[in-house]
Amino acid sequence: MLFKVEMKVNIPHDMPAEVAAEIKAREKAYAQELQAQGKWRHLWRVAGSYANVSIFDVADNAELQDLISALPLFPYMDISVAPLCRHPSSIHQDDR
Ligand SMILES: O=C(O)CC1=CCC(=O)O1
Repeated sequence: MLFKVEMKVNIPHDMPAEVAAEIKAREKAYAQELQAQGKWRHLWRVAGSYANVSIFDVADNAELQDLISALPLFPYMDISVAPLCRHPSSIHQDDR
């Protein structure tokens, strides 16, 4: 199942820089692991914002919840999720 996930990062201004850097490093490693597994299909920066738009390819809602809630930045993000389905005009065979 495909989901569009929008994440807006709100790191508290009083978080020490080294703590923020450590969380971001763990976030990057986790995100790259999920991309390598094919579960995090697209990861795009929203230009001009500390936010991303992502496409996840997971078995079901529960797996999406498990993956997203394990993000190191999860406590510091506003997240919105929308389920996706194939567009009838799409030419991409891996859309489903
Ligand atoms: O910087 C972001 O948009 C938050 C984030 C998600 C995956 C990652 O590596 O950073």
